[in-house]
Amino acid sequence: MITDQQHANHRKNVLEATQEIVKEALEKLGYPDEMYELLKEPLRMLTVRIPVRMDDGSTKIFTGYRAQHNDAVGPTKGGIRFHPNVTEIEVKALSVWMSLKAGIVDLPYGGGKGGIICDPREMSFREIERLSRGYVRAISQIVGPTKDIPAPDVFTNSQIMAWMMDEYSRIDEFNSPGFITGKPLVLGGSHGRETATAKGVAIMIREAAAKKGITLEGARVVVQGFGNAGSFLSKFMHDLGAKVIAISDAYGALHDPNGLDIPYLLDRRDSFGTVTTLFKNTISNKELLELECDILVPAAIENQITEDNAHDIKASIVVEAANGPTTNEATKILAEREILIVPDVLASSGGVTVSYFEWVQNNQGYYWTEEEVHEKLEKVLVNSFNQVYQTAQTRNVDMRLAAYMVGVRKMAEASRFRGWV
Ligand SMILES: NC(=O)C1=CN([C@@H]2O[C@H](COP(=O)(O)OP(=O)(O)OC[C@H]3O[C@@H](n4cnc5c(N)ncnc54)[C@H](O)[C@@H]3O)[C@@H](O)[C@H]2O)C=CC1
Ligand SMILES: O=C(O)CCC(=O)C(=O)O
Repeated sequence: MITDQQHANHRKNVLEATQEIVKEALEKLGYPDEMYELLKEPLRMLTVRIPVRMDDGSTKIFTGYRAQHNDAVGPTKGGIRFHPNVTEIEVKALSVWMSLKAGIVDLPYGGGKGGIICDPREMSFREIERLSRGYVRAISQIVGPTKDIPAPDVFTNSQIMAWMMDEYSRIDEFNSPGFITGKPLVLGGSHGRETATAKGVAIMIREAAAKKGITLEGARVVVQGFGNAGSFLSKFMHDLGAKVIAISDAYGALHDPNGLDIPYLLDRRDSFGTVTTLFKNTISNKELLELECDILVPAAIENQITEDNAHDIKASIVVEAANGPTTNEATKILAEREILIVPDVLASSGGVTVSYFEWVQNNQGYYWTEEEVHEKLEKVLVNSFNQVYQTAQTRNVDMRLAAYMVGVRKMAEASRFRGWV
């Protein structure tokens, strides 16, 4: 018998998996092979080694990455991840996904992404600050408000963005709020950025549910991950009258078929999105994914829905708040089973959209109200959902391929006009 681990060992890595769909999308759009050769990898990939003085006086050397996928449309943009499982391959794939997101929501950006191999849950506040500042010093030559604009991702937050902005402003000898987004409001952050990814996912759920004839009031929702994306999404679903019956974090999952007390859990989670450790009756992340429900939202890490469990998913709609939670093989299985997938590059694009709004506000020095941000976000995302959904219908392709076709077009056209291909 082949075990899940053996399957995982044979699985394409996340970059190969995304390249496969980029290739198919470009072929469907009629671009030559050279375009695929250009877009299959980031244009630039910087690996840095960051020495950090730890609180006990020792020095630890961390490895970090910054990938810039394609800057034909404009500066590259994308978050920075602090996680023990960060790899060069993962950061490259994440940068490709950022280009696709920017294309889908029509932002004047290409995709970038950064990551540091570390576990901030086991570091002190000051160690995290020194690591954040060290990373900015190490990548400072290739980033900047008109080159590459970072933002938060897994296990990074507005405090880390603030340290990074401060460090960059010292190097640049200029106050540079537009260097990074996801900042605290008092440092030029935007209203609505903290909840933007979740707000966007909630909009996608509403649109997808309407297509499937599902009423959100009373709908059973399962959310994997209780960090920035998962916890606020759970709150939005709870406020809309849906029943959030399960949530999880890196340590396990909580399940109550009658609906969890989301405001209580939100109040008790820590800054890394951990809450299940406070409870005894937990289930596993694997069990959570296979629960009977209407809407499943993976909002944690990659490769959660695979060919091993895709047949056991019981949801009618899967909305991917996380980047890369479903393998290509699993996407095919879910599509055959007529489960509607709203793919990551569409579903999680609310975050980068409000990051773009933040950058625009920083550039103009004039700030919008929360209502203005939400109104603009709503328009962009509904339009993007409809474009992808219609492409899937008219071209008879699954939602992921449709999203890639919409997402890759602007970048390919910009590369062609620039004479790169
Ligand atoms: N924060 C943002 O604006 C955006 C985030 N995303 C994606 O959403 C996903 C979650 O990101 P955030 O909520 O920002 O991160 P976060 O750091 O706020 O929370 C991460 C959550 O995932 C859980 N987690 C970590 N490792 C896990 C594992 N091995 N198994 C199960 N759960 C695990 C953590 O316990 C935590 O609950 C990621 O894929 C990220 O790339 C996508 C777009 C924007
Ligand atoms: O807000 C941003 O600029 C990027 C967010 C991000 O990293 C993502 O969408 O995966």
